[in-house]
Amino acid sequence: MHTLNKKRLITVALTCVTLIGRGRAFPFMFEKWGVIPTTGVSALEARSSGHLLADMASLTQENACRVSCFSECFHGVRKEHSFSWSKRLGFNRKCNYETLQVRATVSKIEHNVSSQDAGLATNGGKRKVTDSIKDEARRHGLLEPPTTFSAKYVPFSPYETTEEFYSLDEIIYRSKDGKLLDVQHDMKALKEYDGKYWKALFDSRVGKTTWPFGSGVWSKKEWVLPEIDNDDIVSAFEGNSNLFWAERFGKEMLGMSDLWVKHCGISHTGSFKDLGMTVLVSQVNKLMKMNKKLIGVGCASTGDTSAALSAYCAAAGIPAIVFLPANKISIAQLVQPIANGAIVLSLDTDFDGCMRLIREVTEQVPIYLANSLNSLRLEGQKTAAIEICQQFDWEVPDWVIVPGGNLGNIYAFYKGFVMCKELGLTDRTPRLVCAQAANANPLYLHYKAGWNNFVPVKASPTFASAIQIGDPVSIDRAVYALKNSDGIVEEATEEELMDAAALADMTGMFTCPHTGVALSALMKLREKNVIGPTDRTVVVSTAHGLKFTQSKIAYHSKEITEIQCKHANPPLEVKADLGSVMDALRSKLSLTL
Ligand SMILES: N[C@@H](CCOP(=O)(O)O)C(=O)O
Repeated sequence: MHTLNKKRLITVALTCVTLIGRGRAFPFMFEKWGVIPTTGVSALEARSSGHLLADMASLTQENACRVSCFSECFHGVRKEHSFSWSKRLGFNRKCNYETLQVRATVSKIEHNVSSQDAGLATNGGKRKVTDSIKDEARRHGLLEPPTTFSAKYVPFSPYETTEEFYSLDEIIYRSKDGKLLDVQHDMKALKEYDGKYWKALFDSRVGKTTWPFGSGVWSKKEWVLPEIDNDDIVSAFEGNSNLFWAERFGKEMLGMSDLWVKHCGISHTGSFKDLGMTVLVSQVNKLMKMNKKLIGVGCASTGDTSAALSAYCAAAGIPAIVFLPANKISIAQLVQPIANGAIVLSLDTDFDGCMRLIREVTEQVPIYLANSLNSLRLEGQKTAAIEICQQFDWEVPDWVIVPGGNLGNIYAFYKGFVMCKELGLTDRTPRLVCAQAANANPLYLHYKAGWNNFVPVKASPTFASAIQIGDPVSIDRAVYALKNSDGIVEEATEEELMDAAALADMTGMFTCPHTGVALSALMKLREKNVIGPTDRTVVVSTAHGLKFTQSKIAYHSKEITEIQCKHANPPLEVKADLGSVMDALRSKLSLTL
């Protein structure tokens, strides 16, 4: 027998042993779980799939194979199931059980199954012209959402219990008494599966193109928007962003060994807003298919939200309407919605003024509100926190520092970390730091006042223009997240934030000014030794630096008169002859030529 085949046989045998072993534990688990639904993916089904998925992942050489497995019900009825598994698609089988106890045993794994059998596109290994990745996933039953999970809107009132709730298919942003809403998942149903199951499932989806799980957001679909049909999802495979080990910045600037930067700006439209917008626009897509009365989606923005909204709406063919404060966002951000065909209103006011207007407009016209006042957005944004844990192999960092403006994101991170802990993927949550620009610091002032009496401020211009917000919509959510994570709020002046961004750039990054605010907060906390030298710390970089080249150019050419620009590195203007070039190099390098 070929050695490879022998190896496979051993793997199969081990898989059987594992599953039979687990089978013994099932009666206990089912007593605990109660009745299995007669249709859809049953608790056991999904659980045994999860184990299989993990075990099957070891068959790495094989492109596709067919797996037979027996399930045995409490009354001794034995059923045989056969399904295809492919390296590219994984599998998601479903069948009906009418019993309380089922034991699954893998009996056979056949190799060299043709790709057609396994549902892979043929045509010389290529997709057919008429095919789409959605069709491919559908053939495997991957498009059918599990019926066991659900979510609903509830008032954001963590300190009170309430019976009030709304379907996610309703167009609603506030509770009866005007509170923000929160998306509440059926945690009982999610808890039917242990942390090991969720980790294996999420890990199995990373790096695939399988629709929609190639997205970092939709790879956590069950925790995000479980009931949406995969066909309705509008995704650019956002998320899965780089967690960068900031080795040089950490060691040389801060004496830290375990500093990381979560580059959320390396994304479809260059900011973390894509994470929330894929969820919101997908839901709108669904609502429009349901013939809900909607003529488009609108937002107020300091540049990133409008860019994301316009791109996702354009991808789905949905009209986007964006309200922007005139002359207060970068050119790169302004051109994004223009290029994506959105209706762009440049208004002679600041962000808070735009926000007031879009709220009034959406009350009168059936335009769906896409700001993070809409709690759907946060469901996508929270996946960045889950992803951080996943990238650390499900370990939790000590600190996570998030720049804060409208303040939805700090709560989204909190929610993601709490969910990981509650569902058994991690054992604790990190301490959160919210970093604000001193020119737009209402949360910082509120924190310093002992969380007493929140007072909005008039935000002054800041290079961190995306967080130039004086009256943040998510203030209550942010305060809750910070109080419950032993959190801290820090601020950074214009000079501090621009210097911090420049310093980070000198170590190989290309940071936006908001990341500069977060890095400056880190430097202050490190100086005070609040954050220790070996504390594992993640700085959340919210947008791509290339959106903010104007301020970087101004800094490096020392055009900003109010600050020293002490790390400026202006280009040398040199005559194009060898002598001048050598002189220039001598002045910069220690050349003795
Ligand atoms: N920084 C935001 C401001 C709007 O915040 P949101 O959380 O309501 O989207 C932007 O990029 O527009």
